Amino acid sequence: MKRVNISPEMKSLLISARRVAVENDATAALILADIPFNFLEVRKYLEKVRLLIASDKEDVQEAAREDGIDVVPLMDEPQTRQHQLSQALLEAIADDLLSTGDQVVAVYSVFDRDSLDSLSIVNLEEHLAKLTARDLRRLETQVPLETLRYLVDLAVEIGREGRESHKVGTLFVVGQHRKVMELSHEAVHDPFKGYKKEERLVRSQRVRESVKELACIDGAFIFSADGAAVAAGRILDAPKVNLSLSKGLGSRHWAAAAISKVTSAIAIAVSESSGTVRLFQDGRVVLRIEPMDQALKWVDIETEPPEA
Ligand SMILES: Nc1ncnc2c1ncn2[C@@H]1O[C@H](COP(=O)(O)OP(=O)(O)OP(=O)(O)O)[C@@H](O)[C@H]1O
Repeated sequence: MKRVNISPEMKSLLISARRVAVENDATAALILADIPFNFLEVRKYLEKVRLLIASDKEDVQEAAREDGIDVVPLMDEPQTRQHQLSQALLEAIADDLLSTGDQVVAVYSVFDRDSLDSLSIVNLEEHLAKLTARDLRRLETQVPLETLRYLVDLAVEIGREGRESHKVGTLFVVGQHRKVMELSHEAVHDPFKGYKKEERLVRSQRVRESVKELACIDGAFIFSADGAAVAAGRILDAPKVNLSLSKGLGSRHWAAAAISKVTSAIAIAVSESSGTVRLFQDGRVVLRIEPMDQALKWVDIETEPPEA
């Protein structure tokens, strides 16, 4: 396959990337590439620093694989370079190429897709916490951020800790609860039945403890957008049409995708096998959180880097 040679400017950027990586104990240099560069030459300038290539272009992925370099395939083209970088980092963690505590040097282009012109050093732990807060804010149009935060934190805790050292998976569906109730049926007797709304709010520690206790029962929890548990143990019957999910995801995740497709609800699935939490909106995974050692820090972002 034909390769694009490294310009003198790119060479000096890559040599700088190596120095930044070494001085900051970075685990790897991740390059976002839009075209098939001469990756062997890239690796030469990075010397011993591990190289990862992230791209949504098949020819670029193929070129990197041919050169024996780890590839992070990206799904579709997000609007900004920053989103693409975030996606690449999350995918790399999910594929066990990076861990949540790593520092990574990212090399990408902001001004010219045929080149590499920018360098960032990213602390993944801080970045992931910020990313989560920011991404949840994007979903806020359907469900208030406060409700999402409680439920996502709870889901992450369930995925990480399980119950009495047993792995636990579960499913939360939040928003448009009347329609969600109509599109589901009872699997087990509803444990929330008969309680007043004030006693079912997820912002109450007692309710969160109950949800954790009940997480191992079959079926989904349904929450209203304002954060009240409406029911638990519901089997979702939404039709699984026009959906495409990653291989390996089973019936819980298909049910989550389906309900988020036919309603404006957001579904939050915790995988029993991996502890991974996935948020579904409009039939698609919009956020994935891998089980982390540290609790999420809900930091607010004041500034945004320039858009590509
Ligand atoms: N339609 C549904 N509505 C609600 N819950 C469901 C539905 N389908 C499956 N589940 C729940 O998901 C559980 C696990 O199913 P399955 O193993 O096929 O899911 P999965 O997507 O592979 O998830 P995991 O990664 O947790 O194994 C079931 O025991 C059930 O509680």
